[in-house]
Amino acid sequence: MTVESAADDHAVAAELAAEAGRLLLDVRDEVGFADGRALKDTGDLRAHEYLMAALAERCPGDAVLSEEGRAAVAGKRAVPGGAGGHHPTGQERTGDVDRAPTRNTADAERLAADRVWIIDPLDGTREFSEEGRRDWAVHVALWRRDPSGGGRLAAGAVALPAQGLTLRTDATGGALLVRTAPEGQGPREAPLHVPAPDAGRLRIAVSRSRPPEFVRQMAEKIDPDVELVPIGSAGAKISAVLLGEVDAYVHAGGQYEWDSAAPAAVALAAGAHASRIDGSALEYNRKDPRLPDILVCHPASALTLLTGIQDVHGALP
Ligand SMILES: Nc1ncnc2c1ncn2[C@@H]1O[C@H](COP(=O)(O)O)[C@@H](OP(=O)(O)O)[C@H]1O
Ligand SMILES: [Mg+2]
Repeated sequence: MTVESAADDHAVAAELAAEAGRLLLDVRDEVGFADGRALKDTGDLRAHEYLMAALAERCPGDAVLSEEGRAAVAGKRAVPGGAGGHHPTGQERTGDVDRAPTRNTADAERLAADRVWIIDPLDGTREFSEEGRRDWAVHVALWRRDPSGGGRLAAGAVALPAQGLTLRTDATGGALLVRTAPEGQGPREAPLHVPAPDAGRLRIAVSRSRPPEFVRQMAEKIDPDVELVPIGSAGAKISAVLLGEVDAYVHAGGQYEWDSAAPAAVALAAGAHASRIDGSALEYNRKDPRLPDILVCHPASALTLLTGIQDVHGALP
């Protein structure tokens, strides 16, 4: 792998995430918010199909693991009257939601591959379907095998289309914040470094719908003045840490590799701490894509948070 082609991987991740984000903004305009299920399904499928086709064209031969390309999802949508076919209001749907999604690379091939794109075409699907919400994202990450046989996240981009932002890795090993520019101007880029927490109250981002039980107990133990900030989408929460809008993101109880791969790649490149809640490394391209918990924060906060999590989480049944 040359330096040039490595640089291309970062650019491909960023371009594809941003373009899928533009398509999703169009889907919101086109489908509207009256039927949330139709909007979610159309968004999931439109972004997935775009990314699968773009990766096949730009990176032929690479394996892909997408939330929407799992056999379970693809199979369900392929069945008339399944999750993709059912329509609660009985109205006509936009055509593409009843089409079966393009399937992921078969597991055996993916597990033997040197390069695997791990993508979440629409993270924060629920928030995407709620008018005015900006906390949803497109995740595009590349996992590469090391010469040692192990592997690591090599590139990643998180598009926040409703915020006009893309957070991405770059070829120097760092991260960039890209702002959508006004019509006729190029996008504006700046280096992205996770900001150090200030002395004020600690702000911890949590899921809007599934905040882990123990986080409040943990937070109160380490700082009685803590603020839990509910935000949708793992990508939007990790971006909020990198943009200094919150100090940490803690999640447990369930998630998959595609929910965290791209935002973790950007977070690590931006100098953040990103690990499992027991402090061990996040590992990707495993046979079982479940990756149920994560902590992202400034490195200066990591020991306090990991110890706090250990104190309360270790004691839970
Ligand atoms: N307990 C759980 N089990 C499975 N997935 C979970 C989960 N908690 C969160 N997630 C997934 O993590 C992403 C962020 O969740 P949240 O917004 O609640 O923080 C969502 O991805 P999708 O929107 O791609 O489905 C959601 O489905
Ligand atoms: Mg997701």
